[in-house]
Amino acid sequence: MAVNSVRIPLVRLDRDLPVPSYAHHDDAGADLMTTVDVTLAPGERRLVPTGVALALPEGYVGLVHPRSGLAARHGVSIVNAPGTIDAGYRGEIKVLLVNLDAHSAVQLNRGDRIAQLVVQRYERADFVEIDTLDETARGSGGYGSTGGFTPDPSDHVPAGQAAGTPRSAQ
Ligand SMILES: O=c1ccn([C@H]2C[C@H](O)[C@@H](COP(=O)(O)OP(=O)(O)OP(=O)(O)O)O2)c(=O)[nH]1
Ligand SMILES: [Mg+2]
Repeated sequence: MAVNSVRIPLVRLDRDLPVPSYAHHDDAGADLMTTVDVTLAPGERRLVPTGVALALPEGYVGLVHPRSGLAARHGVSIVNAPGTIDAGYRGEIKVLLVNLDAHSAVQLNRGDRIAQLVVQRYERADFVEIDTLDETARGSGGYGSTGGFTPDPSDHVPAGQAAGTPRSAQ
């Protein structure tokens, strides 16, 4: 079944870079590029400009997702992944990149694809306060509950302190 498309007005703030595009016709994310050269040391983050601004229609949101290739090859991710581009935002889309590699710096050059923009429809919540919620099979279970794990409040690790022995994934 064909995917619907929605017309989104876009301004290129940097006319020497192409309009973001989808690598394949059925990709969910359109690749965003950096307009600047950036070097990220291990652990370093940087707000990186993409040279594009949008006018998303009301009822749509842009989500800025990391690219798995950059993540796998260099440990590069996005601090606030996925970044939220509000429909009313008219400024330049920027990407808060972080180098999560513990040892190697990464060099990104102007024009490199650094993130992908997924445009989605969203619903606005009309929050209605009540006293008690209905019962469900899951209830308040989470954080690995389906693997038999119960979170321990003492798991909290104050910022800046090393975590303890790693546990296996559930
Ligand atoms: O990765 C991102 C995230 C956000 N934005 C822009 C578009 C978005 O509409 C605006 C505000 O983002 P958000 O609501 O996430 O930030 P905030 O910290 O809540 O700031 P504000 O008080 O401006 O909403 O910043 C980006 O360009 N890139
Ligand atoms: Mg906000």
